Amino acid sequence: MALSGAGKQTNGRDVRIYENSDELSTELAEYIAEVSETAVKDRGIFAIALSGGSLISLMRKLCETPYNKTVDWAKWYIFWVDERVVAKSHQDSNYKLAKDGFLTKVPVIPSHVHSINDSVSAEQAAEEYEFLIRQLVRTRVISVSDFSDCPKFDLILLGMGPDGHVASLFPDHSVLKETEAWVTFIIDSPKPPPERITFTLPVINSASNVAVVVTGSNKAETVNIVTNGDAEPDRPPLPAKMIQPSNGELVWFLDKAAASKLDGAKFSE
Ligand SMILES: O=C1O[C@H](COP(=O)(O)O)[C@@H](O)[C@H](O)[C@H]1O
Repeated sequence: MALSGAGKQTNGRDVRIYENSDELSTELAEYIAEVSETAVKDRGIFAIALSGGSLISLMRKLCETPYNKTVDWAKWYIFWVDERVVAKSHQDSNYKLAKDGFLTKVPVIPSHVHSINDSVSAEQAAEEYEFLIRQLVRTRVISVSDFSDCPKFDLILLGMGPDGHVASLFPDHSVLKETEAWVTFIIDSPKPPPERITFTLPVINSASNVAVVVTGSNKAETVNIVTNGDAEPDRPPLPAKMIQPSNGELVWFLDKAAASKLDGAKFSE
């Protein structure tokens, strides 16, 4: 059953609330298909960056009818918003998660799948990935921002941890202040594994579309904090609150549990 909160604007944010993860997954698939169609119509290509975590299973309906047939998969170019520094066959790998749960179920072109090198150091992998993205911006596989030299992905899909982290951007971490690099690395992630590669905030906030997909009651408190317009006076903003595309669209996809502490959220019976 749809909730009355679905599609409502909360403090200028498009926050869509669904009864359960199945309904959310259905609407997320429709949203991704629409954004993909628009990008392919506008520029012949769809450049999408994926996160890991719960997002991938929430993309499951995109692998089913009608999307497995109607989406123009050959035009998709796939990237990762963040990656853990582990082998691609390791259970912690965001690439492996997407490969097993999504990429092997849809007809994407293997050479369009741009994963992060798992056989070098975190620092080198971040440098290489930024280099690759710079090349693909030059050839316009990825668009460029109208306001900076940043890449403009057609769609960036994020999850959010209970602590308010997005990608591998954790609360109070110095990489939140990074303004030059497009891709960077950390070696002290509070959530294992410690070494990670991540897009920086300027890249995420330059995207044409950003969706933050969150389920579960353990994230409800944080969802309220980060979707609420008010700044918390005594602490720096959580990473998820810093997701504010400068010239793009931001949509929050929540299930009822994740939305349960939202101020003013009303659910229909
Ligand atoms: O460590 C990570 O966590 C976030 C959130 O994951 P979730 O399972 O709580 O949704 C994820 O978006 C990120 O890609 C991943 O590396």
